[in-house]
Amino acid sequence: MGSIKFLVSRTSPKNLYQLLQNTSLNPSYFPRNIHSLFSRQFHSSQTATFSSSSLEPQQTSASAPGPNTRVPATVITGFLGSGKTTLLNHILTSQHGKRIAVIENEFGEVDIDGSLVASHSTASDDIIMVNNGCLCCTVRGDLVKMLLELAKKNRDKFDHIVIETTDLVSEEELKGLTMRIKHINGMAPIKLAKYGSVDMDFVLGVGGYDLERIDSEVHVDNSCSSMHQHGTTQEHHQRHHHNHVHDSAVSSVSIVFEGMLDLDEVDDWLERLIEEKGDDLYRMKGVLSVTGSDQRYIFQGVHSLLDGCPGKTWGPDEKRINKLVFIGRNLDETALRKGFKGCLA
Ligand SMILES: Nc1nc2c(ncn2[C@@H]2O[C@H](COP(=O)(O)OP(=O)(O)OP(=O)(O)O)[C@@H](O)[C@H]2O)c(=O)[nH]1
Repeated sequence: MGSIKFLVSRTSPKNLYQLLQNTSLNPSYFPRNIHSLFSRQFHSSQTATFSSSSLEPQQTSASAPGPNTRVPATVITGFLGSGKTTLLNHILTSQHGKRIAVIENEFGEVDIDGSLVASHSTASDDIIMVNNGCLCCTVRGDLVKMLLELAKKNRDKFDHIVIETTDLVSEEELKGLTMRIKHINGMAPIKLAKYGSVDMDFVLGVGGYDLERIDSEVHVDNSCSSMHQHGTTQEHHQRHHHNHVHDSAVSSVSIVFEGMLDLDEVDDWLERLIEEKGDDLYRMKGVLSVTGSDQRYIFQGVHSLLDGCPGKTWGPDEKRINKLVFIGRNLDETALRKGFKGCLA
């Protein structure tokens, strides 16, 4: 389980819109928290991967589109809290001269990552919020299906793996982990990183799924037997096949509440929570409005690790709305809401 970020570079809002339309990604199927960021520069890259006029690989070479209509895409995936947003922010703030649109899927009803990414991007970026849900279960478009299928079927050939948070483990552990990954996927280049600091060349424009280059190697199975089959809602439930398991005890609780919080109370509450429920709490994150500060307070929790820092300043007329998301097993929503309210100043 984990959230996924799709980076679609070298596109314009218009191109992306056309791309999504062409791939039958009807906006009504969009996950609620998907957002797209468009930065200003337009970069001509050689790592064209998908044609905006057709995402079927067998048609791509036949209807060879002009270079300007081709859109390279990068999928960032990893376990909850593994550092995807941190890497994404590193990409968005690096001087690579590319235009990047971000499609983001979040597990949880409230968009926290959107706020975190937005707070790092420039004021001129356009942020488009659309619907939410588990991306793989709610989006019926070929784009996402295609990206996931390619990522799944060819991961041994084309992945680039970033091992994040390397500062929190010993050299021995790191060596052991690298060996294990190499055992699973001996061909994927691996980079070690702290706070997403990897070379842009390693994550962008690598041409890993360049369909022209790998045409002979890639076979996309259109039967979707291992992926999802979608039809009517009823059919959807009857025929739904997963390539992953949804643990029904795992859920998310989202709290959205206007008001000011006492930061000391929040600290105590979260620490208590970790002490009592640490094993079941996979991920916590939030954007908080705290007394005595005109800045947002960003908190992040991954299992028993808790971190917090001041973020973007609240606007003069902005409603100071707290947003928190908890993801874990057997979450007690009533208790979480009560705990939160106990921190209100
Ligand atoms: N110590 C340390 N912390 C890191 C590093 N990279 C990211 N973090 C922290 O780990 C926490 C989670 O990072 P995110 O980038 O939000 O993780 P994510 O994979 O996007 O999380 P989800 O989308 O919720 O699955 C944040 O508090 C980050 O600041 C790192 O290299 N070292």
